[in-house]
Amino acid sequence: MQEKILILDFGSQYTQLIARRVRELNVYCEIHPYNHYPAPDSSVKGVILSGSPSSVRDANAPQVDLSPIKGAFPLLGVCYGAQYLAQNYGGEVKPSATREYGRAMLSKVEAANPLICGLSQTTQVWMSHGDTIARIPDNYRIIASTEDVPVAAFQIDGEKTWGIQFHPEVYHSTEGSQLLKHFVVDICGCKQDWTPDSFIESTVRELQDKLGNDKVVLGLSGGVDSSVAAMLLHKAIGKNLVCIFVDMGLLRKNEFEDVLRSYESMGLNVIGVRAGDKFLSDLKGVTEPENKRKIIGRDFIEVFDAEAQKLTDVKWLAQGTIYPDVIESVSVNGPSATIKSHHNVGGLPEKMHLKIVEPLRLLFKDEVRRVGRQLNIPMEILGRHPFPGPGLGIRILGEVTAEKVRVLQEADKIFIDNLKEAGLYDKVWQAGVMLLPVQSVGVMGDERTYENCVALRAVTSTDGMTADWVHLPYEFLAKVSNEIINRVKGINRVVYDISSKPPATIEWE
Ligand SMILES: Nc1ncnc2c1ncn2[C@@H]1O[C@H](COP(=O)(O)OP(=O)(O)OP(=O)(O)O)[C@@H](O)[C@H]1O
Ligand SMILES: O=c1[nH]c(=O)c2[nH+]cn([C@@H]3O[C@H](COP(=O)(O)O)[C@@H](O)[C@H]3O)c2[nH]1
Ligand SMILES: NC(=O)CC[C@H](N)C(=O)O
Ligand SMILES: [Mg+2]
Repeated sequence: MQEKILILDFGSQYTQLIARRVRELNVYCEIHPYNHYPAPDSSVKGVILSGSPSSVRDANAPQVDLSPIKGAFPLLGVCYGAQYLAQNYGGEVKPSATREYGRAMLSKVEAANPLICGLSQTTQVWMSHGDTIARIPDNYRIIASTEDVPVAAFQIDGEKTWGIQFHPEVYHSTEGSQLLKHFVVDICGCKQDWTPDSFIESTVRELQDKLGNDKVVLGLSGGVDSSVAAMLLHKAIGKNLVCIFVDMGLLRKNEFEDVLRSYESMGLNVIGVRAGDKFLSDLKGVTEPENKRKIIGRDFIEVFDAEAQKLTDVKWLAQGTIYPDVIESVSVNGPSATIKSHHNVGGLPEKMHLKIVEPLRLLFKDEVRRVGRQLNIPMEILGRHPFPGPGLGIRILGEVTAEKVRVLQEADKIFIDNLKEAGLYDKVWQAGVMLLPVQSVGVMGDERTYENCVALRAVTSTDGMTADWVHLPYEFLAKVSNEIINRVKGINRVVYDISSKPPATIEWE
């Protein structure tokens, strides 16, 4: 049985970060909403309570029944979790005189305590709270303090239960990972055996048990998730995996051929379907971004389904769902507002009457990449920038035509090739070119031109939720602009997008 740490989520923006820090220690963990957690069995080695935007003093503050956990399993409360452990067992939480956000220096009071023994005597931690623990119950001991927060860390006497007011999971808590290691390894006794190799081995075994001799169909996009899912399935069931890669006519220049070739060299059984004409004709005259997305999504499902119908005896549809998608769908905060209909090419399950298999549903993106490396997937696939499902269709503002696709593909290729040549591609999280529905006057060879404008976009990000524009060198931008204007017929002006997300988004539609 896979040993694990349970993380009970009270809605903190940092809950996923706690999980990632624990996983980085090669310890498996799962996030569950505080009000629906599974009864802990012997595979559970310890429990972490997350922070929360709520205050324990609110009448409707999240309440959790800790009776199956507290005293029976090692327990660590972070921020709200710590305040909850103080408030509900005889202590008192009050609003802080000054709200505390950011850096603070933690000093050890009980230096030998197993939670903090390896940390420096004073160490930088990150705070984010408006409440403070004013009084702890009689059987609690303070083990560390900051200047403003006397109860920065405590332990309950005779119990493996701790609370900490700061956030060990964030980067700015310099010895935060060390503290988490003390908890999950020294205190909970986790063996640190959750590695890409062990994941591959156990997943391949599970897939073989589950699928037997059944046939599985999977959509390959050229992206990281579907490629890694395909290689895992390929390792498990070989030729019983059939992959379909659809060319919607909206991919980057030469991408369909290049990616298909990589897949074939990886030994995958791939069917490439060219369906660009259908997409372009259905997009004719359509300018509204959400309509464009809906049409592309609908056409994708039709094309994929028609191709899959040609295969006989398929029982399963494989998907590259990853852990953040799973957490999002069970989150205590509920689904968030729709800014854009993402994953619009992911609507296959409703349409196809197949059982679903999702070999990556427990992994974070960086873990998917590590597994991919271990499976020898080429870096040209693993290191590829994210690319939106609707492709260049949402980078051509307004109506999509074959000619605009061609123009954008040329400009995009120049930008991406230059990023690679300058050694900037891997430093940028995502880059692309937007073709604007704007014409402007120019002069070329003494003649007046009246042509299109493109915007270059390059951002840094970790998950696409927030992003900042990249400070690309002026010389680099000059070279790209020059090449695009000189070589791509139909473009006479290049601008660089210097908007962060929020308030802008990464794609323009
Ligand atoms: N052109 C395509 N041909 C076949 N399948 C596709 C194509 N584009 C997307 N898919 C399928 O739809 C799924 C969802 O696509 P989407 O791009 O929204 O997800 P993703 O999280 O970016 O995954 P990936 O990294 O695999 O692209 C993909 O994982 C893949 O299975
Ligand atoms: O699979 C996808 N299907 C989509 O419909 C889609 N729209 C945007 N994106 C990608 O998501 C990230 C955030 O994009 P935005 O800031 O534009 O919302 C960026 O990485 C975008 O490229 C998509 N990915
Ligand atoms: N980060 C947190 O868990 C904050 C807890 C609580 N909302 C406070 O402000 O103190
Ligand atoms: Mg994708």
